[in-house]
Amino acid sequence: MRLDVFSIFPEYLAALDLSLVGKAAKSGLLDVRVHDLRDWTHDRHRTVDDTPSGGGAGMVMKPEPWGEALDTVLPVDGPTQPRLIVPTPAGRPFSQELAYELAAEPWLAFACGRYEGIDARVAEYAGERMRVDEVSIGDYVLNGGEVAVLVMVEAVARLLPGVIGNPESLAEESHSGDGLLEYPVYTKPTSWRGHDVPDVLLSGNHALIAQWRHDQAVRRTAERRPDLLAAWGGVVAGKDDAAA
Ligand SMILES: COC(=O)COc1cccc(COC(=O)c2cn[nH]c2)c1
Repeated sequence: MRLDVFSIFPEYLAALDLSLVGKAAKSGLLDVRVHDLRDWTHDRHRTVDDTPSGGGAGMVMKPEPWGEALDTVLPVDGPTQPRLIVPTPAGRPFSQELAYELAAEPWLAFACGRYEGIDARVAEYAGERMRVDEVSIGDYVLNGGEVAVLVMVEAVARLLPGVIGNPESLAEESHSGDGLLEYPVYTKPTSWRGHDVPDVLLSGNHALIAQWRHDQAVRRTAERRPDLLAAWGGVVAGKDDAAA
């Protein structure tokens, strides 16, 4: 997979050189290219922003640098085009499902907004030749898209075959498709500062352990994410209502 990231703070994306994503990049599974948007400015101050049309507080990212950057890096008449992801509080929610969808793409590009946002015509223009998705990683506001890109790239890269050590560990994660949160995990020592590993996990009875883990996942989901439980309950009711 090829990944292009456009930002006025390219050093923010240095974290992509670390750990999982860094390893994937070195092993050739990922081809990560970070671009400084200011490389496509032509004035002495390397200006990327201007006042909002219609007034209002803050500044808006000018369309010209973005247009030139996208045209240079994502060639207009190229045989293939990337899927462009723009992190924004106003976007569609990022999810594990979307992470799987993006992991199937051969080429992703990320546009990091700053200030009050990117001139809306940039997404319109790019949308004329590539798929553009404005995506939110949560209902809060960051100062820029860089952190959101790190979140999404990590969530996507770890799904790529060969990136994560043990693919089985993907199966039982929270949001991994059964609609429940992950159960609590333990390791040695069996007793630690007066807190013990639940006996069932030491029993060697794998059916009992699986049942306990499922029950814990349901309890935890009910406590912390009743919204997910409703959806999960719906699925079971639909599938097994004869047995219910
Ligand atoms: C068309 O898109 C844009 O103009 C994007 O512009 C901005 C402006 C400020 C901050 C951000 C970063 O995204 C978030 O804050 C965010 C994403 N998810 N949850 C919070 C992006």
